[in-house]
Amino acid sequence: METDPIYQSIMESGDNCPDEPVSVASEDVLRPHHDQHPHISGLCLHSHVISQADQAKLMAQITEKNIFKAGKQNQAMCFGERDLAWLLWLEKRMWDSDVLSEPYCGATWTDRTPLFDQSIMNLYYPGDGIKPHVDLARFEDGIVIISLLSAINMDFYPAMHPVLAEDPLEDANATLVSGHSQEIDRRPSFTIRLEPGSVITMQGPARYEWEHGIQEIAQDLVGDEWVRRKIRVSITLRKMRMDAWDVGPKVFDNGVADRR
Ligand SMILES: O=C(O)CCC(=O)C(=O)O
Ligand SMILES: [Fe+2]
Repeated sequence: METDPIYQSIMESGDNCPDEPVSVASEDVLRPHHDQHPHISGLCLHSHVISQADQAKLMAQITEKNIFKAGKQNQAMCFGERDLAWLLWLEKRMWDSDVLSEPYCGATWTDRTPLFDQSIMNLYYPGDGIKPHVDLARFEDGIVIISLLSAINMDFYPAMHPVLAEDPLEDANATLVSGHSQEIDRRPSFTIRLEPGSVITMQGPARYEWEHGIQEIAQDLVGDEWVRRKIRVSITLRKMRMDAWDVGPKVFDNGVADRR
């Protein structure tokens, strides 16, 4: 366990008690702040949603479940409420801090039940990224990304192939990368800094008409300074379209996957 880089990163992240369940005790000291993007409709950055101590506790659970196979696997998927039980705390935290409230998120999707039934966890070492993409049509509108452990820049590009809410589901043999656009050099239109403990919500145009991605670089430009990346973990929460459950287990193979 001591050689697991994720575990070490938790240990270095300040006072934390990995043996205790996630608590909401630190809520009082947090002052959530909500910034609606001025140019990307439906994109909102919510800062100071999850305290450092609670991030450490969440990470301790991720480590305990060995979700990233001791850091050898950089992506893991969970489906259904059974796997997501321990993520319910996150949903409550987001409600309590107004992340899911109007005007940041629309009741058109926040009143659905369950709110989320699929999660993807991504592990980034310095230099790792994720190609610009629109999340696949198999997911409903209303997508949430939670950032843990360290900050990273996320870029936004007008979608080369926008997705429509009513688009047919992808081919049964499609892989997760099918939503990614071709590899050509494009300059992002906008970049936002995702601090640890922050959440972004994407709905409407932000979810369907914009690609989001993280460049494969070891340092990010922040103002006019280059800042070295550290280990980062993200949790993406989504809900599958009803018709997506019918296409068979091949596409929705539970367990771990790899972004590389
Ligand atoms: O890691 C992130 O912040 C982005 C993850 C993402 O875009 C995805 O899982 O579709
Ligand atoms: Fe995505």
